[in-house]
Amino acid sequence: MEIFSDPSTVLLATLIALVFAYFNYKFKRSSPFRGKNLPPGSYGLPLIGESISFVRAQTQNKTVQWIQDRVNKHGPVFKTSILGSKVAIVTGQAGNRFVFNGGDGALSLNQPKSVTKILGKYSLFEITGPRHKLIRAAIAAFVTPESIQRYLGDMESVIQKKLFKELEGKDMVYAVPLMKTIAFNVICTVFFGLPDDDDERDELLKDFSTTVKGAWAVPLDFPGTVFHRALRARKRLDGNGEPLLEDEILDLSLSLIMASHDTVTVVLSLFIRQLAKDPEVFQKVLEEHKEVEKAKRGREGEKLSWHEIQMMKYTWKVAQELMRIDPPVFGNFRLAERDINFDGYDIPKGWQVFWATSGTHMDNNIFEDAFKFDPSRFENPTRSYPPYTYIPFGAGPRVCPGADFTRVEILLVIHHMVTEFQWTQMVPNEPITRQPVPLPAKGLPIILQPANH
Ligand code: HEM
Repeated sequence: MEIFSDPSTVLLATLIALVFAYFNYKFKRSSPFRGKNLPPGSYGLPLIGESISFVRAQTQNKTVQWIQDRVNKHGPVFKTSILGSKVAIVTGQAGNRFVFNGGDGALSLNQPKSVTKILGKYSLFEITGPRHKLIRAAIAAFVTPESIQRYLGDMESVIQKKLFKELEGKDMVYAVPLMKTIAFNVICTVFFGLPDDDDERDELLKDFSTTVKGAWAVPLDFPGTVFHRALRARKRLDGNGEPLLEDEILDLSLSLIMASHDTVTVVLSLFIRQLAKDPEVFQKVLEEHKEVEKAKRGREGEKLSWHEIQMMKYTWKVAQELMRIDPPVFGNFRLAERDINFDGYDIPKGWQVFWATSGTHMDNNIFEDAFKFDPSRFENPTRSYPPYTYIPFGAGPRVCPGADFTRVEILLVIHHMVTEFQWTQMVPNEPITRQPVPLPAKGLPIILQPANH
């Protein structure tokens, strides 16, 4: 190399190396983590850490790759710094088991500062101990199969009404906002009993959507950033400084809406997309729903029964497979309340710990040919997957209580879509983007016709 033959360049390079070595030594000596066996990995840039590359990977739906690159380099446990916090990312079945069970009592669900700022300190994802138990039990009781049967008819009515209103006379529609509106209205009616005022609900939905987008954005608060817009939208939901709602109720409602409607929107949108591009799956789903219609003969115009919902088994397997490959919740944070050790690595008090679906969902040793879309992998009742490997709803004491609710809502919407309409995608190969949930980047425009099957 030519440049190293110049003595002044060699001197300069040596000086720079010495200065770096000195600061590195000083930093290590004064580091609060001195003597600890921290997980391998890099914190990235000062202040923002690896937030930009993490958020960019999410936007391009490459978070699986982002994690896998680091797993390949450092192993299943590695450190980084994202969204304003130092984070240990823990992947794989053993890691999932450790995190979901609270890391020997040391992990709480507290979120990084940016998420807490948006969702509030009383959000479902912050509260712990007896308060969490109480509120979790109240929500869970409302979404058991027995409870769902009581409002099944109301759920179907909202879905039918919204589908009819949004699709009547249209030959083209954006499926993502349509599914969002449906999921949001189901929640407004069933959970909150809000008056059936379309304009007011539309305004609310706009502010909720902006707020939720900010929760996992780079936490830079100045005009123009997603985070800034989210804080303003949250303020509007709070009534511009004159609280319409007590802080605790607002935080809880916001986090419940976030937990329940964005996630369902994802599965519904990806389902509509899958049916548009996969005739084989479409045919199998359609046949199942024709059987349901046959069972309903003589009761046309009435609501679907609980028994008829249970007939939609293949449809649910398609949803399960969609959630394996593109899980609405890619992973989530915990907070180390004290120093802990996992797999030989020290995770210091105050660090976030992040679990990630992709560590097991996309592992060929667990899910054969993991990148292939194949709902039949869930069909074989003798081949169940090991615990803590299929985790779209999480696991352990904080597992999602909304899985049955989700299943019923998805089955109802897909039933009405496939029996009443047929559609084609306007943007073939439309990419998926995560903000923070995975959705078709252009809103999934579809050309729609009444069903002729
Ligand atoms: C496709 C739909 C859904 C998916 C993929 C999903 C996923 C998840 C996941 C992964 C967690 C656990 C987070 C963690 O442990 O870090 C969770 C928690 C939660 N989910 Fe869901 N969810 C869905 C729908 C719903 C619905 C419809 C409800 C409404 C009842 C709901 C309510 C909740 C609540 C209240 C929690 C917090 C539980 C706790 O901390 O004790 N979710 N969800």
